[in-house]
Amino acid sequence: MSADIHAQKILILDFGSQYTQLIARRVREVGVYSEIRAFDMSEAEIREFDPRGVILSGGPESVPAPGSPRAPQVVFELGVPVLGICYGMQTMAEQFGGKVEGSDISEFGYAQIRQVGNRGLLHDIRDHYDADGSGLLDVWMSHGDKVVELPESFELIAETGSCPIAGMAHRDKPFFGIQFHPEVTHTLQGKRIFEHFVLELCGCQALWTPANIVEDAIARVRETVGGDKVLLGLSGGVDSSVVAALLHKAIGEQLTCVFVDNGLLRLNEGDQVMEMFARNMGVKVIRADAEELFLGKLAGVNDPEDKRKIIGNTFIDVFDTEAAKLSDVKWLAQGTIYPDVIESAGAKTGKAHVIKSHHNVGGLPEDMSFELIEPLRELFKDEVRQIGLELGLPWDMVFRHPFPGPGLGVRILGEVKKEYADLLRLADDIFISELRAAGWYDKTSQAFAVFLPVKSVGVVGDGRRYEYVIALRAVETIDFMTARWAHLPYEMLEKVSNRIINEISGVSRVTYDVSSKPPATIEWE
Ligand SMILES: Nc1ncnc2c1ncn2[C@@H]1O[C@H](COP(=O)(O)OP(=O)(O)OP(=O)(O)O)[C@@H](O)[C@H]1O
Ligand SMILES: O=c1[nH]c(=O)c2[nH+]cn([C@@H]3O[C@H](COP(=O)(O)O)[C@@H](O)[C@H]3O)c2[nH]1
Ligand SMILES: NC(=O)CC[C@H](N)C(=O)O
Ligand SMILES: [Mg+2]
Repeated sequence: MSADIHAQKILILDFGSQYTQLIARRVREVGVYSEIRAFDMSEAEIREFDPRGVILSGGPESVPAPGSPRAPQVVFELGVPVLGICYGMQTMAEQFGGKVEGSDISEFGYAQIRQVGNRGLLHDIRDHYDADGSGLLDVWMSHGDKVVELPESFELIAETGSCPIAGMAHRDKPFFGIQFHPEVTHTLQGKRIFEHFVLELCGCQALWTPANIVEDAIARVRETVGGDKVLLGLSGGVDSSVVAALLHKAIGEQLTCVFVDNGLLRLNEGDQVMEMFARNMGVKVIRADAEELFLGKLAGVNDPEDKRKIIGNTFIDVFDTEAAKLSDVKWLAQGTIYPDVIESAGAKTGKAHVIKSHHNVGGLPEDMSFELIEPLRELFKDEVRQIGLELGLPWDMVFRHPFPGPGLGVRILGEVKKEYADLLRLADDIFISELRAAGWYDKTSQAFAVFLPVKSVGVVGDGRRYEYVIALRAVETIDFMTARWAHLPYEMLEKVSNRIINEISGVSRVTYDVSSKPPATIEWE
């Protein structure tokens, strides 16, 4: 096997910023593996992690407030570079004897910083020059507090009119603090700043590439699984299809896939998935028809978290039943990816709030008879797509919109009924076909219809209609952690709305969801 791609890694200590995951993504884009952990990771764990560099994230707390979090002192004793971003810089300043003050005015958005000196982190990185030849950088800020006194051992590297200490560097050691956020794309030179930190200052090699990730994943799967049999929950979605390709390559005939028709799939989806796999992949796929089982268990259940847990558990029941039909299956494989883990707060960070329990993480039963194998558990969606292409999966499969495992179960608000699922399938199909016809499918990251179990009055052919409401949702996002509602053309929305109301008896009104994430989430439940 070639170089160990996990050997050189960056540790990101999370103080609770909304952007911590972006930091991890940026570091990986530069070609180096990174992991997010909670800021209060123990000294022993940090030493065992053995990072080549440490990044301290931003965070909502305030350094001058009593009891606010601090970086573990050990990170400054490892002999590796440390970069503090926003809160991370503020706590670093405080921990080295500088001073941080709160203020009533917060600075949020675009700012231009002026470089002071030309060494270290920002060396030769600039967007413009000012009249006296200093480098200027267009950056993005989001803070209220600021460092008002540098620690003695630090010197200034960046300033702005409103924030005189916008960047600092230790005089002798590779410790840096920046008040702005290099991880957001609004900071134009962000990528170069990370390259500088990770490759030059930390001395990492750029080994985290799709080809290496695939090679490493295959080797790890072979080592873990040995000669045992593996059952993969295959949905036909991007993640599990990539896992199928990966496992097929790694362990060939030891793999059997189970596709579960839970009654919460889209129109004709079951047949399409079976056909697609028969045609493209050469892997064994069993189809489990479990509509009645799922709908039976969901009857009378209204709470979204209860629904998710029931669906997660029922998936496992079905996998159990299918495994029992084969002999000695030891492993259950799933297409779990890093955001599933983080959003379900199953992450090692432990500091994130539970937003929703993804069925495949928080929804798993405790007494499961399988051991889990999740080869994509540390990858972001865009990395998963890259390795899908690397494995030779067709473009259409790799760039499909994601579809959540609980499916229409979280797109029918409240209690799930077959009648509702049937209406929603028709509406969703009209929306997606029109989106494709208008060339918008690939311009949006995810689009779907939602069933609202409320009735609204309409008039058709002089008659009164009192029927259900369908909401349409389409978003643009890169990481699915933040998203903007897609600005679809009115003409297209008009056509979709007319078709839904005219073609589906049972629906009298269509609305378009114009909420961003945050504060809304992508799915309605
Ligand atoms: N209908 C299904 N049958 C079998 N397994 C499923 C089904 N739906 C989801 N799963 C399992 O749950 C995992 C998580 O689902 P998720 O929707 O996040 O991933 P995906 O369907 O593989 O990809 P995508 O995010 O593109 O939809 C899947 O990777 C798969 O292992
Ligand atoms: O497999 C999944 N199981 C789940 O339980 C689940 N919940 C949300 N999603 C998908 O995750 C992305 C972010 O969704 P939210 O903004 O709704 O949290 C979106 O792409 C959602 O479709 C899920 N996927
Ligand atoms: N984005 C941040 O890290 C903010 C840090 C701190 N909460 C402040 O307001 O300055
Ligand atoms: Mg899916």
